[in-house]
Amino acid sequence: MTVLVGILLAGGLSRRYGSPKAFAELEGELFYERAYNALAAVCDDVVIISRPELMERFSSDAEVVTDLDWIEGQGPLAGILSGMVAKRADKYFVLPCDMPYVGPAETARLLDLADNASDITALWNTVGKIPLFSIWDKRVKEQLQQELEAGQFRVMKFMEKVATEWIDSSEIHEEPLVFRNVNQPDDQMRGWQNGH
Ligand SMILES: Nc1nc2c(ncn2[C@@H]2O[C@H](COP(=O)(O)OP(=O)(O)OP(=O)(O)O)[C@@H](O)[C@H]2O)c(=O)[nH]1
Repeated sequence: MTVLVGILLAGGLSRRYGSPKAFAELEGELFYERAYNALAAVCDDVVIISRPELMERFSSDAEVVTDLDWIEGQGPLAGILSGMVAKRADKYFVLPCDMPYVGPAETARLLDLADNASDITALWNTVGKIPLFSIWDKRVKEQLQQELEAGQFRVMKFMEKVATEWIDSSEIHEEPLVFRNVNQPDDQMRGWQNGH
């Protein structure tokens, strides 16, 4: 049986947003709760990777860890490796806390579409690539560690080095804005609302 663990990235500084995005709200739920539910619907287990000063703010029911010391706060790749070290799995479903429009239907669909043979499966659409809504095979862990040890923290650069499958987001949801990430408060309000 393939063990799938969800890695919920919530360790950024949210400088553009102005307050920790994990605890921003949409439809009466915190962003991190929405991401957690989207992952929990399809994963055997979920771990939140955050910052020391935020740990207390998450539900005590959730498992929360910090980045590994030597890469603390070094960006999403640091969070992904920290999640892989915290939890043994065959595959990891990565989701950032700032994509609050993604729900269980979208995570389930990506899991269905992923080809299983690739190192990473992620999305793209006309707006651009969406690297952090993605499924990572455990086999990339060693290479990821080496890259971080060498000071290479760029997500896209890493994804270009391994076998990454890019799936058109319209195969998951026809509305590209479902996959937007919220970087500043305005992003939440702009454009598509339509019941969301
Ligand atoms: N665990 C962990 N997660 C991170 C780290 N940096 C960013 N993230 C997460 O990765 C996702 C994308 O982060 P960004 O929006 O690029 O960065 P941010 O720090 O949250 O926001 P800015 O300060 O405005 O750039 C979010 O879910 C962040 O919480 C990190 O160093 N460690």
